[in-house]
Amino acid sequence: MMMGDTMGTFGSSMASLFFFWATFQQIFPEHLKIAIKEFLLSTIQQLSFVQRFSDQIINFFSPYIVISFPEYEEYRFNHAFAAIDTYLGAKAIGKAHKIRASQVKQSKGLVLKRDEAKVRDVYQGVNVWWEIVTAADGDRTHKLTFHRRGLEIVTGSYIKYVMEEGKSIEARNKKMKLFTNNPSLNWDTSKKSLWRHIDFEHPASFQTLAMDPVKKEDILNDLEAFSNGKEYYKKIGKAWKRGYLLYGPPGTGKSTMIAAMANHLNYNIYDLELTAIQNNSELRKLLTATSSRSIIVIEDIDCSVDLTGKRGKRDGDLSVKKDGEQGKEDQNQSRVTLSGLLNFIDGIWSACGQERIIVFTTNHIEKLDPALIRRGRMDMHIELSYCSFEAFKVLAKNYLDLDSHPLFGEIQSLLKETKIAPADVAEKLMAKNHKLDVNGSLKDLVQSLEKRKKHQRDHGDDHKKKLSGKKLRIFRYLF
Ligand SMILES: Nc1ncnc2c1ncn2[C@@H]1O[C@H](COP(=O)(O)OP(=O)(O)OP(=O)(O)O)[C@@H](O)[C@H]1O
Ligand SMILES: [Mg+2]
Repeated sequence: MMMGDTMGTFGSSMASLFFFWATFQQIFPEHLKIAIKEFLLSTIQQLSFVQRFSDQIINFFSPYIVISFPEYEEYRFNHAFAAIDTYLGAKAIGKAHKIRASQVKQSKGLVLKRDEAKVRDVYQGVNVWWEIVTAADGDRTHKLTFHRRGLEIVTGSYIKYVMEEGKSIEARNKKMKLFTNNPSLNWDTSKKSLWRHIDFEHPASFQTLAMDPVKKEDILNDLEAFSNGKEYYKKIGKAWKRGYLLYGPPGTGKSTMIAAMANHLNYNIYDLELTAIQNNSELRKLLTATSSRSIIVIEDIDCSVDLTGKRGKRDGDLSVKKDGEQGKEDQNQSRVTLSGLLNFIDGIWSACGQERIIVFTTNHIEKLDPALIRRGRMDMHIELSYCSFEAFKVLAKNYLDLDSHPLFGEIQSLLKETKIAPADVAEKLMAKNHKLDVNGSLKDLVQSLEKRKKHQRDHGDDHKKKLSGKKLRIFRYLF
């Protein structure tokens, strides 16, 4: 019954509307209908003009200034918008009522962000208000409102401060990537085709790295000084880059240290395989396609480039060549040369970007051309050596959660006389079938050390032979 009533009312309203429309069509002649429509349209336009005019009057007399930061500027993404978004998101979480949570890295905890449309901020005594406004087409804009009095502080330093803070928070939370170079056969016109990447989630850290604690501290201080050195490098007029040469026998933690460096600084890794590169010009292309805040790694540098090749005429010429000249030269050479590599470290690389670390690793430092590793190119030479007792203690803590044990004394004196790589010690300490057998593992290690000691006494030092063999390149930083 109720349903019938509603349907009846709806039907009669539709009928009256139709009747009104039909009468309007019949009664008014065509020219009158057009005139009415035009009158209605111009009234609407006048109203919006009045509104705009009144807005302008209010703005003129208002003591407040508004600066807009749109998400897109002429179809291009506005990075300032993203930095502001991150800055505001991270601001005063404790006071926020709405919080957005996300996990950007599996190994790291949740990232909490303030999720409110309006945020008040105070900078050097100036109050500012941020508001995010969404237009009808979905485009978003951050609006910054402040009193005229604060104009100098806001435009002079506050906006710069917000950008820098936002970018550094973004950098801390970003997901790291491990890049490897594609063979040049697979390159197309896009820069993206030069490198392929996967997410980098290696668990290595300086805390778990087994090495001399004083040396470790030195390296950490050096990395810190580098990553905070933007102003310093600018002041002394040098490109913001640093080179590390890691050398030592197989399995002593060179690749592990690179992973720990990347984790510590939150940098991407570019694992440059020189043997997949045809010539120096390809090397240059690859390099200019790397991003800032990254570690460029050339593993086993002694195996990757012909270091015995004469640098000849090009010896002193470390400048960047013009494309044509370089092209002709490259046709005559099929591989990356030492001089190409030196060009890369000094000339092109310095000019092509900021905040980059380059790491070379080798098992045979004595084979390297002194020009390649002289200070200034490789700023710090780091030796990773056989397992000392100090390094063993770090491994025992990592693998067995052990600070001391009756067998430690015996292990200490055996380590003094035996050369064993941390990788081999780690293997002995690793829990068998996931069962922690502290005594069994330590006894295994003692036996293995005794065997090695005897072997090394009888046969001399044969460590030059690879113990662990090379892992597949892509897996170096994965396990
Ligand atoms: N100093 C170390 N501290 C902690 N773990 C280590 C250390 N050295 C080696 N390991 C362990 O041994 C494994 C192999 O080490 P890594 O690949 O870093 O050696 P490498 O020096 O790069 O050897 P290679 O010269 O053969 O490339 C690592 O996965 C790590 O678990
Ligand atoms: Mg290695």
